[in-house]
Amino acid sequence: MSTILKIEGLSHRYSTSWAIRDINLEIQQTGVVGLLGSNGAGKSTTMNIMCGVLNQTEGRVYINGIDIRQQPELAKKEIGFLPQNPPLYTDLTVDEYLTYCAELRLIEKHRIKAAVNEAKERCGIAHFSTRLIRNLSGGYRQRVGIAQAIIHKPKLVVMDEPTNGLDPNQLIEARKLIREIALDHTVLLSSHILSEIHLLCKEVIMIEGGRIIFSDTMDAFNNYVQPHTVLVGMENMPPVAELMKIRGVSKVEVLTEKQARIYFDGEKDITERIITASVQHEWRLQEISLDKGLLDDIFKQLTIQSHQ
Ligand SMILES: Nc1ncnc2c1ncn2[C@@H]1O[C@H](COP(=O)(O)OP(=O)(O)OP(=O)(O)O)[C@@H](O)[C@H]1O
Repeated sequence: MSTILKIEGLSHRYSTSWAIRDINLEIQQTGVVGLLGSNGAGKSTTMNIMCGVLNQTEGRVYINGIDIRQQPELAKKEIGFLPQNPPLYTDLTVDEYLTYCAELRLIEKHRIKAAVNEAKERCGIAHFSTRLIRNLSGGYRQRVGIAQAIIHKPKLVVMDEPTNGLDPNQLIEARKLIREIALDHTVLLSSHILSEIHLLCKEVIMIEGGRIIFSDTMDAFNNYVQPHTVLVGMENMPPVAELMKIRGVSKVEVLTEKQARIYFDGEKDITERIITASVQHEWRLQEISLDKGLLDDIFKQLTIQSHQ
């Protein structure tokens, strides 16, 4: 497998504060890779630099072995970018816009029409060729954004929060399209939603406070992140004080009249003790499941682990 993206010692400072510090990573040519991080973690800054939109303060980015700062034209042939706010010209039709993008990508004149048609086909927007972009729904605008990112058939397609703001149906369609695109491009996408990354990615890179705190497969991520909360449903939900009496319980969050999230500290047989207490006090336990925890907690846990 060849390396499509390599980042060495990447740091960026906006005026006085550092947005990212000493990022090192390598992506092989395969499937969908997720860049997961909370708001302000440094995802967009990293992506903007790797796509040549922003010049870094320190470090190097190689796309398919080409330094994007040294040979931007050559490197950009291998990379397509869907920024957080896609640069759509809404007064153009889909065809006019994609033709313009193909010209910007320096596709040879005689190949432009075929490239536009192919990108439209792949993204399911061929029937909207003559529609003004401003008259498209959010989901279809997003498809036009993806079409411009793949029009020159780059090896790496970078998408900054591509599913943000879509309604549930558009979300399903967008995920399907991203999976299809990943069949013959490497896709790097960012999100602050863990479940989104779970659904789409084989590998995950986690960034927090401008630093990478985890980088491995999704399976390794699942093993690494220890469950530390339990979701319970009880017909006779006791007061919080009663649940707090169970050994190992550190906090109880009441979700509904009959549901609660129970936090615990490193206790292995916590579920057993909850079940025993429930039987003893006739709380009538109806559901219990280990929860991988909220994203904020996972960030905290990984940040601590990465500093150990
Ligand atoms: N143009 C800018 N000028 C000054 N600071 C900035 C600028 N852009 C981003 N930052 C800061 O850099 C840090 C990283 O921001 P970045 O946008 O890269 O994070 P992000 O993970 O993409 O977050 P979001 O999902 O909210 O876009 C944040 O603290 C942000 O406030």
